[in-house]
Amino acid sequence: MKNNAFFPLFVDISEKKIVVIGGGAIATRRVKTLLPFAPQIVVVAPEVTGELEELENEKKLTIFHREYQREDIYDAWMVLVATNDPKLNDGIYSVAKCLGALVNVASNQEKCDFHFPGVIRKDPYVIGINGSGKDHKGTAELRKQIEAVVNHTICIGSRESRLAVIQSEMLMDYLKKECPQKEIRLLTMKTTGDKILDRTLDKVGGKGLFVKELDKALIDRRSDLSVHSLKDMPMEVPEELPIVAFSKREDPRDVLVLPEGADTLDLTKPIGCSSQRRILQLQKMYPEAMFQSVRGNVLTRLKKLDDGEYGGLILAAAGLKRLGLKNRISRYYEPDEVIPAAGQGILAVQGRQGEDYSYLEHFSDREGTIAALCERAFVRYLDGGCSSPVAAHAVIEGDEIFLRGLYYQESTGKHTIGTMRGSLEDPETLGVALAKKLIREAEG
Ligand SMILES: NCc1[nH]cc(CCC(=O)O)c1CC(=O)O
Repeated sequence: MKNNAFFPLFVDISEKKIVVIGGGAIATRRVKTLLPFAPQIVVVAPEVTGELEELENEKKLTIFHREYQREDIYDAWMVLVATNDPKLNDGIYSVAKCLGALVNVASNQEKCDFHFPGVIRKDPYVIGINGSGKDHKGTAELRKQIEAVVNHTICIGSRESRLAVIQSEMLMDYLKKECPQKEIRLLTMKTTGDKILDRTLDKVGGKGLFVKELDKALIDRRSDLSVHSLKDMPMEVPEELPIVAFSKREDPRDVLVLPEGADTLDLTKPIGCSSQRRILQLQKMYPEAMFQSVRGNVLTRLKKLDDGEYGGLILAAAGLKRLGLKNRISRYYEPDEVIPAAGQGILAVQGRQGEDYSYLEHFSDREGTIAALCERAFVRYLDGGCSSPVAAHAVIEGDEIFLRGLYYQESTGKHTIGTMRGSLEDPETLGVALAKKLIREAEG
């Protein structure tokens, strides 16, 4: 008497020989379930389905297009019997038992060493489901329910700061509308860049510090997408974690914020600003000013400002607007006064290579994408991804891109600024062309 429930076992079948007798619908389904686990499959059947033939053409399995012979299973580790001849099935079962192979006869639950499970995969998880040979309808229903749970959520990884969360919520709001059948979740985490607050970023390793932990969550499949301020992203992103969408751009300008209640910039106190890019450009505007580094997230910096440590603070308009703090802005610096950081105001959505992110199609913004590619190509060419004070700002004007860039030459401490126009079709070529031109000018 057989036990009424079978034990689930997760077995490495990658080098095992599995012989399938029969080439119909059941055989096909089982072969397709097994193939992703990379066994050696041999199908024996005078006639097989088109799908099996296709798999044979792709060299994913071997087919013997003929009747079964007992030699076929002599070196089989597992035998799956699925012909529509019950007597033949029973005969194959007896031989397989004698040979000591694992055997399953699809049409006869009594003649099975194991049940063939329904398989649900969500890497790295493998879920096998089995109705103990009884309730097929119930098993199919349960399988659907499990699949819905497994594929039900889209999880967004984000830094913990208020601004990062607001930015992630912008994507979540979109996803809730675009994919109403899915549950949209947020996974927040502290990054190394958030933990180290006593040194300027340039000294502790630059932009990568804000993305490492988020990358790890994506790789480990604890999240499905990461939302970043594009300007905080390194120029080279790992191949397995590509940027899958650029958002519509928020105001790209840098701005001045004064302490609560003040209406002029008090230059007897330092201007709070950690970015070499901003300092380099603002020195021209405020030759008598002192600049002092200020770290921490936007709200922390504003607190320091209001506590009287600084005469003013330079921040990105985009962050303040998203935080609902537009009213704190005292002055906007136009891009021809202070060239913004590459990507400033644009959100980058990062995903895992090989996954289907077609649901981001309407989040992705054409102008944002063109500007992002152009500005980042400029900075990448100048190798200024980490800490050197490069700046780039691209806008679409008619059927052209207008790019403004700043190149800083480490060796001489000199910088050059220039502009160039290029085709909408090829934003990266324009970025590289302006970078080359500015290098030539710096050298000539
Ligand atoms: N380095 C921090 C950071 N990263 C992105 C933004 C603002 C939002 C954006 O540029 O998209 C800010 C704050 C700031 O520079 O004031």
